[in-house]
Amino acid sequence: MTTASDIARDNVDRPPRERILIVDDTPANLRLLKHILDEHGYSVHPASDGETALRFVQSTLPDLILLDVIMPAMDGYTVCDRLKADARTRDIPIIFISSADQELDKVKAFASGGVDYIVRPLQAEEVLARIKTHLALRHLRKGLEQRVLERTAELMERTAELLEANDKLRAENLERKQAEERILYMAHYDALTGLPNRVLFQDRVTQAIAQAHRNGGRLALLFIDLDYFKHINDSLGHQVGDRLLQLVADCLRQCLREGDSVARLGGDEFVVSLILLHAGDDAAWVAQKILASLDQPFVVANHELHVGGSIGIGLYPDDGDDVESLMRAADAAMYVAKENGRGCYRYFTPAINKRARQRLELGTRLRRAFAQDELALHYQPQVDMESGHIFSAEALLRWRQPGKGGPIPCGAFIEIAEETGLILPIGQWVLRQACQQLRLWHDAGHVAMRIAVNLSPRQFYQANFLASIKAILEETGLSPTMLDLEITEGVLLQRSEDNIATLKELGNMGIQLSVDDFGTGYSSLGYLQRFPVHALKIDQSFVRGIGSSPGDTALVTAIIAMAQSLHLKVLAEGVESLEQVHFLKAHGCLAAQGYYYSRAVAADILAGLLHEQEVSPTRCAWPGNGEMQREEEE
Ligand SMILES: Nc1nc2c(ncn2[C@@H]2O[C@@H]3COP(=O)(O)O[C@H]4[C@@H](O)[C@H](n5cnc6c(=O)[nH]c(N)nc65)O[C@@H]4COP(=O)(O)O[C@H]3[C@H]2O)c(=O)[nH]1
Repeated sequence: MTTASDIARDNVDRPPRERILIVDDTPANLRLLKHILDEHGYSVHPASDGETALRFVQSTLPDLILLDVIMPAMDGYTVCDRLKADARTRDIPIIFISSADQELDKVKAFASGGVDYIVRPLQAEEVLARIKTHLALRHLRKGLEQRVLERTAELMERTAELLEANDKLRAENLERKQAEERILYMAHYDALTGLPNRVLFQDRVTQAIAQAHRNGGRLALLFIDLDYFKHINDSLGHQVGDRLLQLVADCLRQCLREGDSVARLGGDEFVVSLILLHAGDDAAWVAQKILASLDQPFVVANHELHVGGSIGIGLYPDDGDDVESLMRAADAAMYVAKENGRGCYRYFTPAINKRARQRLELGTRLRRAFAQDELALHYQPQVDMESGHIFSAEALLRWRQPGKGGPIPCGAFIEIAEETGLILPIGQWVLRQACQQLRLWHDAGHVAMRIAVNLSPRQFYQANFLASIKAILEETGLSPTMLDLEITEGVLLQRSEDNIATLKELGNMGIQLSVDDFGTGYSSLGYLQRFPVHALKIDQSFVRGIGSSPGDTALVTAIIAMAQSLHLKVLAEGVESLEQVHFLKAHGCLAAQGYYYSRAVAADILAGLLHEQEVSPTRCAWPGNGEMQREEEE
């Protein structure tokens, strides 16, 4: 049995001052209970009726309520109902108190939310024990609720983290999938036109060939090259060129049937594969249709552009039984179409095959020739027409094939050098060789002599281009002002930042820049003013027409006038007659080169001419002296 001292000791352990509300209409009962509870350290709040109790809980929340069942105004059940109906007081444990002679409706007491009941006469130990139990239970319940709350919050936090991680994972997955799709797309499609690229095209054609092989079917490959794309791209810039290629791609798509494919191989080259339903003539019909569409003007940025095309056709199984050989055949046939005046198509033939092989061989032989030192430079004098004096020479590439007569002029192989990329090492060699030669002429006393070197656009776009020119000038100890680089209009028209910077740097170094073949390209005043160009070289095709072609004559006059107004030097190329000399001089062009003066000659011959000029400056060594027929010789 619990003694009063046990209870007192328990009280020491208990957290102090738990609040107990006693509701009883009998003052003696209130006093007794208050006395018992006060003694045990509770903070006791008596209320003599239900209303008072309900008011009290609005301001102070008790930890437990002892509630008399029978009270005059509002009985204990009603008070209990009201307390349970309020969320703030719902959890307060309520112990009903009733007298033994009163009828306690236990079911109603528990149903209304009471946790226990005590029957009078009260025993202090019982009251205290029940209070202690229910306070402890409440304490436990609150602790549990708190833990549940904490755990729920933690769970929600974890769930949110998990959801976030899931979302992130899903987004990453999506991003990876999109990146994979992009990479896959880029690996198979041309970014500019959206057409399949070479890889996808080859794959498709390989499948088509396999199918044709099984069914005994036929295929055609059409290699399409745009005739004037390069010119348009050079003249009007990349943006216009790119848009034009997109329009061409659309146009080609529209020319095809379902099942046929078109791809862009790069640059202005497209290829089409056709499943031939009937004879090989199907291909000719489609080629004509494509040529007709390409002949229509394309409108880009207010320019009406005529691009035209040349087509080569290779057939399966006649011209090859795999993609590579069919592509080679169509490519070779396309070259012939171009040579035959463009705007037409050609089927692959054995003769074309022979020519293609010859070109391939020429590339191989040129590579070998370069390695075996068979390339040489000849120098064509550039002459002041007033004095007849040579002031400079243009270095022109020649190929000396052992045992095959005179050197081959570079017109016969420069295109192959460009196509194969050999022009890069060759161009570098030309630059060094020409500068070394000028050094020798300077050392021999011809100190005012200059040198002109042709540059391929491909050299110009090389990353180390400027550095290599500087290195060569340093090696040879030449002043940059003695070097004249001949560039094409295309280089000036590609107005990329890099290009402009390179041109300006060359100008700053003191190198003279001449625009070669002037008049055949865009010939705009605008770019001439914008770049550090020093001289124009009138293309020989116009010089040839002086006197005979009014158009050419007018053009030459206009170019000279334009150069004068821009304070540019002007030099006429391909001067072959005295009549041309007179005309040019009369119109203010005083510099020339051409067969009238001399062909390109070996360095020692030019040295002889310079020497003659040195010893008898008044004697003009030109045609009057029968020198015009001077052949190119070593
Ligand atoms: N009918 C006629 N022709 C004349 C006359 N005077 C000179 N020629 C020829 O016309 C071409 C002039 O050179 P280009 O316009 O710079 O045209 C050059 C130039 O663009 C390019 N080329 C020559 N050497 C090099 C080089 O070292 N590097 C690069 N990138 N291109 C070069 O090859 C083109 C052709 O060179 P070549 O065959 O040497 O042909 C030379 C020259 O032999 C003439 O009075 N009448």
